[in-house]
Amino acid sequence: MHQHNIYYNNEPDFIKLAESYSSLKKYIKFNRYSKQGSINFKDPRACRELTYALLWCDFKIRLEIPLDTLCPVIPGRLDYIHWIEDLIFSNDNKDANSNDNNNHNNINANLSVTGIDIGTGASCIYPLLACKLHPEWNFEALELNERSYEYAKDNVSRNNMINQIKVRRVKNEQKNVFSLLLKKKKKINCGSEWIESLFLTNNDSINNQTLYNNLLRQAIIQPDYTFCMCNPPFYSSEEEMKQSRELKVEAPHSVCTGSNNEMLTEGGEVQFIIKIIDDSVYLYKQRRKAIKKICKLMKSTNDSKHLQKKIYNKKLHKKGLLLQWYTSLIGKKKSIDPIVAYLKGIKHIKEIKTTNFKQGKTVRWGVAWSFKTPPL
Ligand SMILES: C[S@@+](CC[C@H](N)C(=O)[O-])C[C@H]1O[C@@H](n2cnc3c(N)ncnc32)[C@H](O)[C@@H]1O
Repeated sequence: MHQHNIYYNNEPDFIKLAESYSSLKKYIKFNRYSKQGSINFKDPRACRELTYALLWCDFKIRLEIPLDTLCPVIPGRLDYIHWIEDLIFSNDNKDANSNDNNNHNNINANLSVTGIDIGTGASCIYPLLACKLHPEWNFEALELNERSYEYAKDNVSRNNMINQIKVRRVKNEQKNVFSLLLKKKKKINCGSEWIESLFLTNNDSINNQTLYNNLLRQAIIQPDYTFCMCNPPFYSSEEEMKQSRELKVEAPHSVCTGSNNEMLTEGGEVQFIIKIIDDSVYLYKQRRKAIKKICKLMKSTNDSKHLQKKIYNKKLHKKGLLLQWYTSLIGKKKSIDPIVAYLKGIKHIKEIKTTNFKQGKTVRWGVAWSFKTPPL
Protein backbone atom coordinates (compact mmCIF):
# COMPACT_ATOMS: atom_id res chain seq x y z
CA MET A 1 0.00 0.00 0.00
CA HIS A 2 1.22 3.52 -0.77
CA GLN A 3 2.75 5.26 2.24
CA HIS A 4 0.46 8.27 1.80
CA ASN A 5 -2.63 6.06 1.91
CA ILE A 6 -4.47 6.81 5.16
CA TYR A 7 -4.99 3.05 5.58
CA TYR A 8 -1.26 2.29 5.34
CA ASN A 9 -0.43 0.38 8.54
CA ASN A 10 -3.80 1.53 9.78
CA GLU A 11 -6.52 -1.01 9.11
CA PRO A 12 -10.02 0.29 9.79
CA ASP A 13 -11.45 -0.70 13.15
CA PHE A 14 -14.94 -1.82 12.16
CA ILE A 15 -16.35 -1.57 15.67
CA LYS A 16 -15.24 2.04 16.08
CA LEU A 17 -16.45 2.77 12.56
CA ALA A 18 -19.91 1.40 13.39
CA GLU A 19 -20.03 3.60 16.49
CA SER A 20 -19.70 6.66 14.26
CA TYR A 21 -21.80 5.25 11.40
CA SER A 22 -24.70 3.43 13.02
CA SER A 23 -26.19 1.76 9.90
CA LEU A 24 -23.02 -0.35 9.69
CA LYS A 25 -23.70 -1.87 13.14
CA LYS A 26 -26.05 -4.61 12.00
CA TYR A 27 -23.40 -5.98 9.60
CA ILE A 28 -20.59 -6.27 12.15
CA LYS A 29 -19.54 -9.80 13.01
CA PHE A 30 -17.31 -10.82 15.86
CA ASN A 31 -14.95 -13.73 15.67
CA ARG A 32 -12.17 -15.03 17.83
CA TYR A 33 -9.43 -13.89 15.41
CA SER A 34 -10.28 -10.23 15.16
CA LYS A 35 -10.64 -7.78 18.01
CA GLN A 36 -11.74 -5.19 15.50
CA GLY A 37 -14.77 -7.12 14.26
CA SER A 38 -15.46 -7.78 10.63
CA ILE A 39 -18.24 -7.98 8.08
CA ASN A 40 -19.36 -10.73 5.73
CA PHE A 41 -17.51 -9.72 2.57
CA LYS A 42 -19.76 -12.02 0.53
CA ASP A 43 -22.79 -9.86 1.42
CA PRO A 44 -23.15 -6.97 -1.08
CA ARG A 45 -25.19 -4.89 1.39
CA ALA A 46 -22.52 -5.23 4.07
CA CYS A 47 -19.73 -4.28 1.60
CA ARG A 48 -21.68 -1.26 0.41
CA GLU A 49 -22.40 -0.09 3.95
CA LEU A 50 -18.71 -0.44 4.83
CA THR A 51 -17.77 1.68 1.80
CA TYR A 52 -20.37 4.31 2.78
CA ALA A 53 -19.05 4.32 6.36
CA LEU A 54 -15.38 4.68 5.37
CA LEU A 55 -16.15 7.42 2.88
CA TRP A 56 -18.21 9.36 5.38
CA CYS A 57 -16.02 8.91 8.46
CA ASP A 58 -12.65 9.38 6.76
CA PHE A 59 -13.47 11.74 3.87
CA LYS A 60 -16.87 13.29 4.59
CA ILE A 61 -18.10 11.88 1.27
CA ARG A 62 -21.73 10.76 1.01
CA LEU A 63 -22.26 8.10 -1.62
CA GLU A 64 -25.26 6.32 -3.10
CA ILE A 65 -24.84 3.44 -5.53
CA PRO A 66 -27.14 0.64 -6.68
CA LEU A 67 -26.44 -2.79 -5.20
CA ASP A 68 -25.68 -4.26 -8.63
CA THR A 69 -22.83 -1.88 -9.49
CA LEU A 70 -19.16 -2.06 -8.50
CA CYS A 71 -18.72 -1.27 -4.85
CA PRO A 72 -15.39 0.59 -4.71
CA VAL A 73 -12.80 -0.75 -2.31
CA ILE A 74 -11.50 2.52 -0.90
CA PRO A 75 -7.87 1.68 0.06
CA GLY A 76 -7.23 0.31 -3.45
CA ARG A 77 -8.81 3.32 -5.17
CA LEU A 78 -6.64 5.61 -3.00
CA ASP A 79 -3.46 3.79 -4.03
CA TYR A 80 -4.08 4.58 -7.72
CA ILE A 81 -4.65 8.28 -6.88
CA HIS A 82 -1.44 8.42 -4.83
CA TRP A 83 0.50 6.85 -7.70
CA ILE A 84 -0.79 9.58 -10.00
CA GLU A 85 0.35 12.20 -7.46
CA ASP A 86 3.80 10.58 -7.62
CA LEU A 87 3.79 10.81 -11.41
CA ILE A 88 2.73 14.42 -11.69
CA PHE A 89 4.65 15.84 -8.75
CA SER A 90 7.73 13.64 -8.93
CA ASN A 91 11.18 15.20 -8.69
CA ASP A 92 12.00 13.70 -12.09
CA ASN A 93 9.39 16.00 -13.52
CA LYS A 94 10.20 19.08 -11.52
CA ASP A 95 13.93 19.07 -10.90
CA ALA A 96 15.89 16.47 -12.79
CA ASN A 97 15.17 18.12 -16.11
CA SER A 98 14.85 21.67 -14.87
CA ASN A 99 17.27 22.92 -17.52
CA ASP A 100 15.32 21.21 -20.22
CA ASN A 101 12.82 23.80 -21.36
CA ASN A 102 11.51 21.40 -23.92
CA ASN A 103 10.12 19.02 -21.32
CA HIS A 104 6.38 19.49 -21.04
CA ASN A 105 6.36 17.84 -17.63
CA ASN A 106 8.26 20.74 -16.07
CA ILE A 107 5.77 23.39 -16.87
CA ASN A 108 2.97 21.70 -15.04
CA ALA A 109 4.49 22.09 -11.59
CA ASN A 110 3.04 25.61 -11.54
CA LEU A 111 -0.27 24.90 -13.18
CA SER A 112 -3.55 23.77 -11.71
CA VAL A 113 -4.32 20.07 -11.98
CA THR A 114 -7.19 18.77 -14.11
CA GLY A 115 -7.76 15.04 -14.36
CA ILE A 116 -9.94 12.93 -16.62
CA ASP A 117 -11.61 9.75 -15.35
CA ILE A 118 -12.53 7.43 -18.23
CA GLY A 119 -15.51 5.33 -17.10
CA THR A 120 -16.23 6.98 -13.76
CA GLY A 121 -18.97 4.51 -12.82
CA ALA A 122 -22.04 5.14 -10.65
CA SER A 123 -19.85 6.03 -7.68
CA CYS A 124 -17.67 8.62 -9.47
CA ILE A 125 -15.21 7.41 -6.87
CA TYR A 126 -11.88 8.57 -8.29
CA PRO A 127 -12.90 12.20 -8.89
CA LEU A 128 -14.66 12.42 -5.49
CA LEU A 129 -11.69 11.03 -3.55
CA ALA A 130 -9.06 12.94 -5.54
CA CYS A 131 -10.89 16.26 -5.15
CA LYS A 132 -11.33 15.66 -1.41
CA LEU A 133 -7.59 15.04 -1.09
CA HIS A 134 -6.84 18.01 -3.36
CA PRO A 135 -9.59 20.63 -3.18
CA GLU A 136 -7.77 22.64 -5.87
CA TRP A 137 -8.00 19.84 -8.46
CA ASN A 138 -10.67 19.61 -11.17
CA PHE A 139 -12.05 16.59 -12.97
CA GLU A 140 -13.80 15.60 -16.16
CA ALA A 141 -15.64 12.36 -15.38
CA LEU A 142 -16.70 10.41 -18.49
CA GLU A 143 -19.30 7.64 -18.42
CA LEU A 144 -20.94 5.55 -21.13
CA ASN A 145 -23.70 3.84 -19.18
CA GLU A 146 -26.77 6.03 -18.69
CA ARG A 147 -27.75 4.83 -15.23
CA SER A 148 -24.17 5.07 -13.94
CA TYR A 149 -23.92 8.56 -15.44
CA GLU A 150 -27.08 9.67 -13.58
CA TYR A 151 -25.82 8.21 -10.29
CA ALA A 152 -22.38 9.78 -10.78
CA LYS A 153 -23.96 13.19 -11.36
CA ASP A 154 -26.09 12.81 -8.20
CA ASN A 155 -23.05 11.75 -6.17
CA VAL A 156 -21.18 14.85 -7.29
CA SER A 157 -24.13 17.18 -6.39
CA ARG A 158 -24.69 15.35 -3.10
CA ASN A 159 -21.13 16.31 -2.14
CA ASN A 160 -21.36 19.89 -3.46
CA MET A 161 -18.61 19.32 -5.96
CA ILE A 162 -20.30 20.39 -9.19
CA ASN A 163 -17.81 23.20 -9.65
CA GLN A 164 -14.88 20.82 -9.42
CA ILE A 165 -16.19 17.70 -11.16
CA LYS A 166 -17.98 17.72 -14.51
CA VAL A 167 -19.69 14.42 -15.28
CA ARG A 168 -20.10 13.91 -19.05
CA ARG A 169 -22.09 11.24 -20.82
CA VAL A 170 -20.26 9.40 -23.58
CA LYS A 171 -22.76 8.40 -26.26
CA ASN A 172 -20.59 6.65 -28.80
CA GLU A 173 -17.95 4.30 -27.50
CA GLN A 174 -16.44 3.91 -30.98
CA LYS A 175 -15.38 7.55 -31.04
CA ASN A 176 -12.11 8.85 -29.63
CA VAL A 177 -12.37 8.55 -25.81
CA PHE A 178 -11.32 12.19 -25.48
CA SER A 179 -13.72 13.46 -28.16
CA LEU A 180 -16.12 15.11 -25.69
CA LEU A 181 -13.23 17.15 -24.32
CA LEU A 182 -12.07 18.07 -27.79
CA LYS A 183 -15.60 19.27 -28.55
CA LYS A 184 -15.47 21.37 -25.39
CA LYS A 185 -12.16 22.85 -26.50
CA LYS A 186 -13.68 23.70 -29.87
CA LYS A 187 -16.60 25.46 -28.22
CA ILE A 188 -14.34 27.91 -26.40
CA ASN A 189 -14.51 30.83 -28.82
CA CYS A 190 -11.49 32.70 -27.62
CA GLY A 191 -9.19 29.72 -28.23
CA SER A 192 -6.54 28.43 -25.92
CA GLU A 193 -4.89 30.70 -23.39
CA TRP A 194 -1.49 30.41 -24.97
CA ILE A 195 -2.65 31.59 -28.35
CA GLU A 196 -4.44 34.52 -26.74
CA SER A 197 -1.28 35.52 -24.93
CA LEU A 198 0.62 35.16 -28.16
CA PHE A 199 -1.45 37.95 -29.63
CA LEU A 200 -2.15 40.06 -26.57
CA THR A 201 1.54 40.42 -25.81
CA ASN A 202 2.41 42.03 -29.10
CA ASN A 203 -0.43 43.22 -31.22
CA ASP A 204 1.30 45.15 -33.95
CA SER A 205 4.19 43.24 -35.29
CA ILE A 206 6.13 40.13 -34.66
CA ASN A 207 9.37 41.86 -33.99
CA ASN A 208 10.18 40.27 -30.68
CA GLN A 209 11.15 36.84 -31.93
CA THR A 210 12.36 35.58 -28.56
CA LEU A 211 9.08 36.43 -26.90
CA TYR A 212 7.14 34.72 -29.64
CA ASN A 213 9.34 31.70 -29.58
CA ASN A 214 8.81 31.43 -25.85
CA LEU A 215 5.07 31.67 -26.18
CA LEU A 216 5.08 29.12 -28.94
CA ARG A 217 7.22 26.87 -26.79
CA GLN A 218 4.55 27.20 -24.09
CA ALA A 219 1.96 26.18 -26.63
CA ILE A 220 3.90 23.09 -27.47
CA ILE A 221 4.78 21.95 -24.00
CA GLN A 222 1.68 22.96 -22.09
CA PRO A 223 -0.71 20.03 -21.72
CA ASP A 224 -4.47 20.59 -21.95
CA TYR A 225 -5.04 18.23 -19.02
CA THR A 226 -2.71 16.92 -16.35
CA PHE A 227 -3.63 13.24 -16.46
CA CYS A 228 -6.26 10.69 -17.32
CA MET A 229 -7.08 7.62 -15.28
CA CYS A 230 -9.22 4.59 -16.00
CA ASN A 231 -10.43 1.47 -14.30
CA PRO A 232 -11.43 -0.42 -17.45
CA PRO A 233 -13.81 -3.34 -17.75
CA PHE A 234 -11.32 -6.21 -17.42
CA TYR A 235 -12.94 -9.14 -19.20
CA SER A 236 -13.82 -9.98 -22.80
CA SER A 237 -16.68 -12.36 -21.98
CA GLU A 238 -18.71 -13.83 -19.13
CA GLU A 239 -16.85 -17.06 -19.79
CA GLU A 240 -13.48 -15.39 -19.15
CA MET A 241 -14.83 -13.70 -16.02
CA LYS A 242 -16.06 -17.06 -14.69
CA GLN A 243 -12.78 -18.79 -15.52
CA SER A 244 -10.79 -16.10 -13.77
CA ARG A 245 -12.83 -16.57 -10.59
CA GLU A 246 -12.47 -20.33 -10.75
CA LEU A 247 -8.70 -20.04 -11.23
CA LYS A 248 -8.32 -18.25 -7.92
CA VAL A 249 -6.97 -20.77 -5.46
CA GLU A 250 -8.63 -19.10 -2.53
CA ALA A 251 -12.14 -17.80 -2.59
CA PRO A 252 -12.32 -14.15 -3.63
CA HIS A 253 -12.00 -11.85 -0.65
CA SER A 254 -15.22 -10.02 -1.31
CA VAL A 255 -18.25 -10.39 -3.53
CA CYS A 256 -18.02 -8.76 -6.97
CA THR A 257 -21.13 -6.67 -7.50
CA GLY A 258 -20.06 -5.30 -10.91
CA SER A 259 -22.66 -5.35 -13.67
CA ASN A 260 -21.81 -6.40 -17.22
CA ASN A 261 -21.05 -2.89 -18.49
CA GLU A 262 -18.49 -2.53 -15.71
CA MET A 263 -16.83 -5.90 -16.12
CA LEU A 264 -17.05 -6.73 -19.82
CA THR A 265 -15.74 -5.11 -22.97
CA GLU A 266 -15.05 -6.51 -26.42
CA GLY A 267 -11.44 -7.70 -26.50
CA GLY A 268 -11.08 -7.26 -22.73
CA GLU A 269 -8.90 -4.69 -20.98
CA VAL A 270 -6.02 -5.03 -23.47
CA GLN A 271 -8.21 -3.85 -26.36
CA PHE A 272 -9.79 -1.14 -24.19
CA ILE A 273 -6.42 0.29 -23.12
CA ILE A 274 -4.97 0.00 -26.63
CA LYS A 275 -7.88 2.11 -27.86
CA ILE A 276 -7.01 4.79 -25.27
CA ILE A 277 -3.38 4.62 -26.47
CA ASP A 278 -4.40 4.94 -30.14
CA ASP A 279 -6.72 7.84 -29.32
CA SER A 280 -3.98 9.61 -27.37
CA VAL A 281 -1.52 9.17 -30.26
CA TYR A 282 -4.04 10.51 -32.79
CA LEU A 283 -4.66 13.68 -30.77
CA TYR A 284 -0.95 14.17 -30.09
CA LYS A 285 -0.25 13.97 -33.84
CA GLN A 286 -3.05 16.46 -34.57
CA ARG A 287 -1.55 18.93 -32.14
CA ARG A 288 1.94 18.38 -33.50
CA LYS A 289 0.74 19.04 -37.04
CA ALA A 290 -1.06 22.24 -35.98
CA ILE A 291 2.02 23.55 -34.20
CA LYS A 292 4.18 22.84 -37.25
CA LYS A 293 1.72 24.84 -39.37
CA ILE A 294 1.77 27.73 -36.88
CA CYS A 295 5.57 27.74 -37.00
CA LYS A 296 5.45 27.90 -40.82
CA LEU A 297 2.94 30.75 -40.73
CA MET A 298 5.11 32.68 -38.28
CA LYS A 299 8.01 32.43 -40.67
CA SER A 300 5.96 33.74 -43.56
CA THR A 301 4.46 36.84 -41.95
CA ASN A 302 5.47 39.78 -39.84
CA ASP A 303 1.94 40.92 -39.26
CA SER A 304 0.49 39.45 -36.08
CA LYS A 305 -3.11 40.34 -37.02
CA HIS A 306 -2.71 38.45 -40.27
CA LEU A 307 -1.13 35.54 -38.43
CA GLN A 308 -3.94 35.54 -35.88
CA LYS A 309 -6.57 35.50 -38.61
CA LYS A 310 -4.89 32.59 -40.36
CA ILE A 311 -4.57 30.55 -37.17
CA TYR A 312 -8.20 31.19 -36.26
CA ASN A 313 -9.49 30.53 -39.78
CA LYS A 314 -7.66 27.25 -39.96
CA LYS A 315 -8.72 26.51 -36.34
CA LEU A 316 -5.13 25.53 -35.59
CA HIS A 317 -5.41 26.56 -31.94
CA LYS A 318 -8.21 24.04 -31.41
CA LYS A 319 -6.51 21.04 -32.94
CA GLY A 320 -5.38 18.02 -30.99
CA LEU A 321 -5.06 17.47 -27.28
CA LEU A 322 -2.16 16.73 -24.99
CA LEU A 323 -2.08 15.30 -21.48
CA GLN A 324 0.94 15.26 -19.22
CA TRP A 325 0.29 11.63 -18.22
CA TYR A 326 -2.07 9.00 -19.59
CA THR A 327 -2.71 6.17 -17.14
CA SER A 328 -4.83 3.07 -16.70
CA LEU A 329 -5.38 0.36 -14.17
CA ILE A 330 -4.77 -3.21 -15.37
CA GLY A 331 -6.70 -6.06 -13.78
CA LYS A 332 -4.80 -9.08 -15.08
CA LYS A 333 -1.05 -9.65 -14.93
CA LYS A 334 -0.98 -11.25 -18.38
CA SER A 335 -2.29 -7.99 -19.91
CA ILE A 336 0.79 -5.97 -18.90
CA ASP A 337 3.22 -7.32 -21.51
CA PRO A 338 1.05 -6.77 -24.59
CA ILE A 339 0.14 -3.26 -23.42
CA VAL A 340 3.76 -2.27 -22.68
CA ALA A 341 4.95 -3.85 -25.96
CA TYR A 342 2.34 -1.82 -27.83
CA LEU A 343 3.46 1.39 -26.12
CA LYS A 344 7.11 0.63 -26.88
CA GLY A 345 6.24 0.40 -30.56
CA ILE A 346 5.08 4.03 -30.69
CA LYS A 347 7.93 6.35 -31.55
CA HIS A 348 6.30 9.50 -30.11
CA ILE A 349 6.07 8.04 -26.61
CA LYS A 350 8.74 9.35 -24.29
CA GLU A 351 8.14 7.48 -21.06
CA ILE A 352 6.33 4.33 -19.95
CA LYS A 353 5.85 3.44 -16.29
CA THR A 354 4.23 0.47 -14.61
CA THR A 355 3.47 -0.33 -11.00
CA ASN A 356 1.46 -2.75 -8.90
CA PHE A 357 -1.12 -2.12 -6.22
CA LYS A 358 -1.30 -4.82 -3.56
CA GLN A 359 -4.17 -4.93 -1.19
CA GLY A 360 -4.74 -8.05 0.86
CA LYS A 361 -5.01 -10.93 -1.60
CA THR A 362 -5.80 -8.69 -4.55
CA VAL A 363 -3.15 -7.30 -6.91
CA ARG A 364 -3.81 -4.77 -9.65
CA TRP A 365 -1.32 -3.04 -11.93
CA GLY A 366 -0.97 0.44 -13.31
CA VAL A 367 0.45 1.66 -16.62
CA ALA A 368 1.32 5.26 -17.52
CA TRP A 369 2.72 6.87 -20.65
CA SER A 370 3.70 10.36 -21.72
CA PHE A 371 4.65 11.85 -25.08
CA LYS A 372 7.80 13.45 -26.38
CA THR A 373 7.67 17.19 -26.73
CA PRO A 374 6.65 18.00 -30.28
CA PRO A 375 9.63 19.59 -32.07
CA LEU A 376 9.67 23.34 -32.62
C1 LIG B 1 -14.79 -1.16 -14.15
S1 LIG B 1 -15.95 0.14 -14.22
C2 LIG B 1 -15.13 1.38 -13.26
C3 LIG B 1 -16.05 2.28 -12.46
C4 LIG B 1 -15.32 3.22 -11.48
N1 LIG B 1 -14.36 4.04 -12.14
C5 LIG B 1 -14.66 2.41 -10.39
O1 LIG B 1 -13.42 2.35 -10.38
O2 LIG B 1 -15.36 1.85 -9.55
C6 LIG B 1 -15.78 0.69 -15.88
C7 LIG B 1 -16.74 1.82 -16.27
O3 LIG B 1 -16.38 2.29 -17.58
C8 LIG B 1 -17.59 2.59 -18.29
N2 LIG B 1 -17.23 2.60 -19.73
C9 LIG B 1 -17.04 1.56 -20.56
N3 LIG B 1 -16.67 1.99 -21.78
C10 LIG B 1 -16.60 3.34 -21.71
C11 LIG B 1 -16.28 4.37 -22.65
N4 LIG B 1 -15.94 4.09 -23.91
N5 LIG B 1 -16.31 5.66 -22.22
C12 LIG B 1 -16.66 5.95 -20.96
N6 LIG B 1 -16.98 5.02 -20.04
C13 LIG B 1 -16.96 3.74 -20.41
C14 LIG B 1 -18.53 1.50 -17.84
O4 LIG B 1 -19.88 1.84 -18.07
C15 LIG B 1 -18.20 1.40 -16.36
O5 LIG B 1 -18.97 2.27 -15.59
